[in-house]
Amino acid sequence: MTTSKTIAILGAGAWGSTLANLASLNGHRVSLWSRQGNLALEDVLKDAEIILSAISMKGVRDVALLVKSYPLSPDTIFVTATKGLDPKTTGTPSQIWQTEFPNHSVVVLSGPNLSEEIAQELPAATVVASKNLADATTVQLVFSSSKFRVYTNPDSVGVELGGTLKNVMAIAAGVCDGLHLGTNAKAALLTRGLTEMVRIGRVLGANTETFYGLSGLGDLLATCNSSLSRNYQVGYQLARGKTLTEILASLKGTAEGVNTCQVLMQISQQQNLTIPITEQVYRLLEAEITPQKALNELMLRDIKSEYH
Ligand SMILES: NC(=O)C1=CN([C@@H]2O[C@H](COP(=O)(O)OP(=O)(O)OC[C@H]3O[C@@H](n4cnc5c(N)ncnc54)[C@H](O)[C@@H]3O)[C@@H](O)[C@H]2O)C=CC1
Ligand SMILES: O=C(CO)COP(=O)(O)O
Repeated sequence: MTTSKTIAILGAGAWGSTLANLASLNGHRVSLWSRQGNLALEDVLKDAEIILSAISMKGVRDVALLVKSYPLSPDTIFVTATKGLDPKTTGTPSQIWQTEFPNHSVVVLSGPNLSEEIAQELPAATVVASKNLADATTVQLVFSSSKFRVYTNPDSVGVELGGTLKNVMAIAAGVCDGLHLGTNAKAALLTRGLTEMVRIGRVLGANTETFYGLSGLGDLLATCNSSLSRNYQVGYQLARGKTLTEILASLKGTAEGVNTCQVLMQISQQQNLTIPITEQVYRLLEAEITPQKALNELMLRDIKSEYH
């Protein structure tokens, strides 16, 4: 247990509320801010030693600019828990925070963390990542408990990308289950999906090894095997014949994989990357093809070595 910290949590959705609760249970002074709530952002930020953002990707830049308009202690640590990519710059949420606050430490928090299970006090583990081990350790101590095991990792890009890229694979996994393609197909999809995540991650500066940890493989397994995942739900319902518009209209919360997929298509063009699963998910989301056609396209690609 660490000394009690003053913590501002921005974003009172499913994940922000759950993280606020974890920190409160550990005895920290937590304020939970959202644009619809009653608390003034200025008051919430005033004495904050840690500012954690659990804002959906689409709101991160606006909120970062808003935060910038208020005075902060120079020692304040930012923590980002958003799993998405910026459509404007193709950058990650931590890159947005770091650009706006170049003199502050930015720590990434990501892992197999379906919030509904954590809210039910089921055990889970996560990763806090930063090159600055002292700051990562501070955040580790804030959230660690007998129900929530927190690891540190120096590879913040890799940890952040693991949580972000698996959302696209979770849409694909939902399609796989929605079409009742079986256990072998699912295993093949997740394994090749992980290879694709590593391929993207490497060009974006991540360590390959990180993808085999909690924030990569761990989150891939959790999200691709659970109907609690909004991204999985998107894929599952597409396979059952619903349109994306219908699905998103009834979905509780944010399915970041939908936008992430579009940004990954931009990145793949810029970097000349082969990302077949992401490409088929993209075409499916754009209603260019049916789930069955997406499957056929993947199965009938040129045969090749597993290592490429
Ligand atoms: N729910 C979960 O199990 C987990 C979610 N995440 C990630 O956390 C992020 C948030 O997810 P949830 O809390 O589930 O989503 P949510 O939809 O429940 O909440 C999103 C929050 O972002 C705020 N927001 C959205 N656009 C905004 C804007 N333009 N300006 C200000 N605030 C804005 C909303 O008001 C809300 O407070 C996502 O990136 C998600 O991938 C990460 C781990 C677990
Ligand atoms: O990131 C998550 C679990 O780690 C939550 O997944 P969804 O956003 O698909 O619900």
